[in-house]
Amino acid sequence: MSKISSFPSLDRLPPPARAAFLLDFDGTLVDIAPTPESVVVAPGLLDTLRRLRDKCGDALAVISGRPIEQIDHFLGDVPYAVAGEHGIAIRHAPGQAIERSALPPVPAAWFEQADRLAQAHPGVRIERKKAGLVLHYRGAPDAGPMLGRIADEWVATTGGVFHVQAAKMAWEIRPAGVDKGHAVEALMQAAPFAGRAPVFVGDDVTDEDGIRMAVQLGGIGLRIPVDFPDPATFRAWLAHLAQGGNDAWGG
Ligand SMILES: O=P(O)(O)OC[C@H]1O[C@H](O[C@H]2O[C@H](CO)[C@@H](O)[C@H](O)[C@H]2O)[C@H](O)[C@@H](O)[C@@H]1O
Repeated sequence: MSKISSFPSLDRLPPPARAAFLLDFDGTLVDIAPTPESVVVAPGLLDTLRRLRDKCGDALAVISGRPIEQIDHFLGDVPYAVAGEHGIAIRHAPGQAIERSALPPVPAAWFEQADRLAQAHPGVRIERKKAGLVLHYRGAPDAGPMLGRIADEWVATTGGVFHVQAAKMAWEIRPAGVDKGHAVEALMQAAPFAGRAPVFVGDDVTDEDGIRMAVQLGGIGLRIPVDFPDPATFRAWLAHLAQGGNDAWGG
């Protein structure tokens, strides 16, 4: 199988024996959907990821803003490692316990107020995480600016303990101090990732921390829509890598 010449990023890709794949989930492996639960794992994706993991000596991880349990729900045991909640939770290997950074809990009053906001504004959805809270407005775009102002007011009372992250049609309230870059750094310290060049692929602002760390550790960062126009094209690229011989890779 020959190299896909329409993907210039392939030329910067380390060979399979040296690569570690660190992949974002929403907007990267799967298309953005109307709600967090309604994302669809495309036919063939799990098989592609399994083959790629095999090719890279197991060095394949998913690094998501979602809780690890949700990634398990969609991808099962296919990734070797999973980092969730933007790096706050990490499972380094299949079957291992999830390690969590010690961070302050979200004030209960925010959850209560957020639930009231969702009731008052049809289409607004609240996503609760162990160490965070997402105000989704994809179903009520007009409510976006109002929700952003409220989220800013809440975090302003915490003296920097929490911050508001602009996400895709959502405001995510997260504890400061841990990001996807920390997850990349932690995973790259141990087998099967250690000694390889990280290849981080993402689509969102929070992925920039992961990309920065991947580059700092001697790897590369690829971004949708800069390097691939959309998740479907990225999946096709992954499938090409997974199915092809070493000549499918650049470099
Ligand atoms: O780091 P990621 O894996 O990219 O996760 C980021 C957030 O993704 C989810 O929300 C986004 O995707 C939803 C499904 O496509 C979409 O409905 C929503 O509008 C997006 O904001 C997820 O719900 C969050 O928990 C993740 O942090």
